[in-house]
Amino acid sequence: MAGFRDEDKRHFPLQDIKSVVELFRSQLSCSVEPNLALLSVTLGYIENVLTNNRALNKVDSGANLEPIFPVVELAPVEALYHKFVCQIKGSVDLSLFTHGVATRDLVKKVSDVIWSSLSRSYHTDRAHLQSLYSYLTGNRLDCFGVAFAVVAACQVLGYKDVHLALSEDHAWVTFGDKGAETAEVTWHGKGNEDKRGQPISVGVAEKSWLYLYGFPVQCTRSMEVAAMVSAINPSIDSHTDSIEMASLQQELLWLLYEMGHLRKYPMALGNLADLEEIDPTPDKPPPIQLFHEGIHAGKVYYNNQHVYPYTYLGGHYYRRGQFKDALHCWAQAANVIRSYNYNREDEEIYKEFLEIAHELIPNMLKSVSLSTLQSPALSPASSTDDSSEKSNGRSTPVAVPLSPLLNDPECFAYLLQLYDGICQWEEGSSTPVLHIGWAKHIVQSINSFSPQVRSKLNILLIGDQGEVLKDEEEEEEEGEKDKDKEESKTEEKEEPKKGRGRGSKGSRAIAKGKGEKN
Ligand SMILES: FC(F)c1nnc(N2CCN(c3ncnc4sc(CC(F)(F)F)cc34)CC2)s1
Repeated sequence: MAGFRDEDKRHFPLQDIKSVVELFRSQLSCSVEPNLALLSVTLGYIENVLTNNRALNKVDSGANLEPIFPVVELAPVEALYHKFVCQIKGSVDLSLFTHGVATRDLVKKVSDVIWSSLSRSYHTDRAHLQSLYSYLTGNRLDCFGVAFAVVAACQVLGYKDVHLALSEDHAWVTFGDKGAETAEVTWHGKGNEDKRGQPISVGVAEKSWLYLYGFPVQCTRSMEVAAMVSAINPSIDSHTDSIEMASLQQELLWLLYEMGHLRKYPMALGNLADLEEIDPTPDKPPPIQLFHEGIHAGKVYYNNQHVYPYTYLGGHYYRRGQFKDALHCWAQAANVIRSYNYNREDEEIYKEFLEIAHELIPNMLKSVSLSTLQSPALSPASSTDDSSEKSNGRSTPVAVPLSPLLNDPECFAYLLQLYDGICQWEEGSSTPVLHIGWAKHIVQSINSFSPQVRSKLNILLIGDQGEVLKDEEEEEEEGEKDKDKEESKTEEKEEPKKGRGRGSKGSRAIAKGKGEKN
């Protein structure tokens, strides 16, 4: 595995975002596959400079604040790369392994080399532990970083078949003919024994969300570049992001998008959409389209088993106050999770649904009730009709109409679908999902809707092909109803509108640590 080629070297020293984008473009365009170790060291180096709040990233030259994008010389990057190559080639005696495709022993050996060189004890859920720069300068990696390092190391050893496999909260590798073999190479979560070296099959069989029913993102080399770019963490501290680092991530994601490398990567599309929501790039597709592409990819390539594509867009709608669309998205997210059994290692998605049910929906219901109370028609000063004053000298309470949302049977139906999906998720699971706190929120949310809406609910059965299933008795009943009542029935739409999103937070770091490294 050679280092930088001449056409890569000419981009150095990197002076600005554009030069980094051009380096990635040349690495992604040429016939030889992109060099994961070189690119990861480069990104980690820049992230380290831009997010270390040791030195402020700006020099206050009076008039304007000059952001300092680091000048990245070729020498330090290549030195770190060669350190990685020497360590990996020095630890793996290739004469013991067949050429051609990798074996389970080889993958386990490489995972052991990375694992044993990590420092004994560090907080693995800290930021900036995802790149080979962190590994080579600090011997520290988070769980995603270990899996990525194993793939980068196998690339250095010349194995083109070892690739990164990504679920929504875990990473492992595929290898062998047609990438048919799988192996754990890193840990997951807190307090779980790592299963390094084992195939993934058990996890899939347990129907746990963590393994996505056998529909993980299977990366190509270019998608592994997309994963390292998605893993960029621009945060300087819990309140501040480096604008330059976020902008570099955004421009690299656009490069990968335009080259077609995000087509099968819903979370990277969601990451880019989140960044675009914060700081839109002129003449680019809007966030809403990117979120939709993520959901479409989930349906086309992953049997619609991914949840995040839906919670990404629901959160986007929520932040824009489009609450009905948000509810619809979260109902569809629950429609995905219902097919899984809850497992102790599925905590991340549990927290996602908990935030939706216990924070976002209560906030939403509160805000629509408040806005109704404050609506001009109701405030006494502006009210034209003061009949209540005249009639009895005392103001009689004006009946407060419920907001359209709370009078909308479709919204009520979405709320029920959300909770029904979570309940079905729990059914047949080894670990309970719901507790009394959930019941409190379910009752509170349902009670927020008007009694009329709750009586109007008419649940139509939709078959797997999207056809409406109705039995005769219901047909007759329906006939009766139609005759004497024009009210619209709530119907479950055949093809529910796409889209979901995350809660109120912006984009989130790619990996969750596990607390103390044991
Ligand atoms: F749907 C919304 F709630 C979300 N908002 N941000 C979300 N993230 C942000 C970024 N993220 C990711 N973004 C790109 N690729 C990956 S691969 C992966 C699993 C693991 F870290 F490799 F173990 C996580 C992840 C994790 C999920 S979900």
